[in-house]
Amino acid sequence: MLQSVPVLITGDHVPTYAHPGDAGADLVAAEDVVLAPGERATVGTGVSIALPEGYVAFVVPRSGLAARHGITIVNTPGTVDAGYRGEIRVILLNTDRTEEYRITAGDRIAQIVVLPVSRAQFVPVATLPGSARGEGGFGSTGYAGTARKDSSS
Ligand SMILES: O=c1ccn([C@H]2C[C@H](O)[C@@H](COP(=O)(O)OP(=O)(O)OP(=O)(O)O)O2)c(=O)[nH]1
Repeated sequence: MLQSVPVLITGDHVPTYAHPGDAGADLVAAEDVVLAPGERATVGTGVSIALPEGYVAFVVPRSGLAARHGITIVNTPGTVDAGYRGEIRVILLNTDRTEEYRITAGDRIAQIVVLPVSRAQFVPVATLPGSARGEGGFGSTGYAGTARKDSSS
């Protein structure tokens, strides 16, 4: 059973979930924009929200735009704080090397995912407790069928 969270919103284009069970609701552009190859632009959505305290909204790319046109979001996931009351804007990047991408107001350009978030209480200590992973990261487990090329170990 999906939990429903009330999110107050102003603006003309209320984000919509395309299917039951979708995690992201589509955000649309409030303006026309042309992105040349390699160009980025901060595109307004015309909407502002008030999340309940204890929630965050992430602005994330649409995979169809990414796969078909190379359109992504520079700062993905863009973080919308519960206290933010300004317009939600999307920092789009056209990664295609040759094709420009035209956005018309009303086009679906991104999706917004609303999630509960905890507030960390950072506790300074001299030494961290051990763990199975330890300090391994950045490919420390290697890749199937390939030897590690990292000379640091
Ligand atoms: O893709 C995004 C990311 C952020 N925001 C809005 C909501 C967020 O609450 C606010 C600030 O974002 P963030 O904290 O990422 O920006 P900052 O660069 O740290 O600026 P600030 O000093 O204003 O926090 O901008 C968007 O509209 N779209």
